[in-house]
Amino acid sequence: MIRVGVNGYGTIGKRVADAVDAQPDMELVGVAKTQPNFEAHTAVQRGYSMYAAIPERMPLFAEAGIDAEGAVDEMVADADVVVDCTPSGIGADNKALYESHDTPAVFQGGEDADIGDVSFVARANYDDALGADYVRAVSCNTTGLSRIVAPLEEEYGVEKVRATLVRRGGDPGQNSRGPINDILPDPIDIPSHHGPDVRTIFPDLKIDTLGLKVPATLMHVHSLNVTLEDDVTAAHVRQLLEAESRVFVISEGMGIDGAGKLKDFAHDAGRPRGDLWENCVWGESIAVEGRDLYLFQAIHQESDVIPENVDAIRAMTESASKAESVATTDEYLGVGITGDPSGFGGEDRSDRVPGTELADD
Ligand SMILES: NC(=O)C1=CN([C@@H]2O[C@H](COP(=O)(O)OP(=O)(O)OC[C@H]3O[C@@H](n4cnc5c(N)ncnc54)[C@H](O)[C@@H]3O)[C@@H](O)[C@H]2O)C=CC1
Ligand SMILES: O=C(OP(=O)(O)O)[C@H](O)COP(=O)(O)O
Repeated sequence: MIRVGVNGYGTIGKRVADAVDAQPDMELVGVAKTQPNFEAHTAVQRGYSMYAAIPERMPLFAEAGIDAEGAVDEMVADADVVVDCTPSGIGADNKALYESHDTPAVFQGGEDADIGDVSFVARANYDDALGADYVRAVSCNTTGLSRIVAPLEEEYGVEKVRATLVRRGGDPGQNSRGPINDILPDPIDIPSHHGPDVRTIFPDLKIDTLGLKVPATLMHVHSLNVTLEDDVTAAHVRQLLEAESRVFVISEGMGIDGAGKLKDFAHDAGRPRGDLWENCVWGESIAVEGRDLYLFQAIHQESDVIPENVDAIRAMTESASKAESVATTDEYLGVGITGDPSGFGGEDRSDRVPGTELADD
């Protein structure tokens, strides 16, 4: 069993903890929190051991009726791998703690790329993280872009990617975030940081990205234009993407016309927290003009990186091959939706290996 500690138990951390807890080859040592708020109580209800991220605050946990196991350094010492899910920049501060205990760590996309030996998206570069001590699971948007680029690159070759990212203003609980009623070019610099970040995964890729922020909390939406090296048809691209377990191609008949209905769909289907771990690509939007591919996809910022964190743990501990890890993560988390709602969750896609058995145009 791989013993995993989660440091930082917010939007990403609580989902990583649940995902680790669900894996057959992992054991959650515990979670570290700065304060005994409602999330600390729900963590305890889920049976997770609690550690105080700030040791002097141990008494606050006791006052709140939470029996903390100890301070964060005890969790780090006890873990084979720590997943750092603290806010951007705090992960870098925490690295010395992990180093002092010789405990490998996964960091999140808010950290600078040089925090880890590898920036990671399982579909694209799992093997680069084999045996690595420090890995950065890239941001939600970078993960979403990389999951599309990888199969396109393998199947057709990619000449250039142009993407406009309509970014949610904040997560549902982030009531300190705006804009309240505005549409901001954000970042206003062009290209946005997302293109260079995707190049931490695909160093030779030509990619330009632009970003906007809108007053929504649901999901990000990407408008993509990819110039391919081969002539293709929209049907062929659609089939290629449908074969990807972490891409959900929304079929026309589902009546899902936006991020709001996508989230309704996820809640109705019983997804925990209404999470959508998959890129959600509108099938109707997949269009081809010569070698230019166009599509729209929605990215659930709170959850698409979760399966990637789980795979990063297996790569770092060299406990599974890419195919084994992705299949195990997907099965035990329940990743995988086909256009047919009856195929929702964790289906066997072993006969739909990307790049094989694609019908001719
Ligand atoms: N929320 C999102 O949409 C996504 C976030 N990320 C990245 O994930 C990381 C975490 O982001 P979120 O989960 O959204 O942040 P969050 O603010 O929801 O959660 C962070 C948690 O860490 C706690 N914390 C603060 N200082 C700490 C410390 N010193 N030790 C332990 N815990 C501490 C906070 O109290 C909070 O509970 C960031 O790098 C972010 O860029 C990546 C993909 C998507
Ligand atoms: O990594 C993310 O977005 P990004 O890829 O646009 O930087 C997450 O959605 C966090 O974004 P935030 O920096 O707005 O909290």
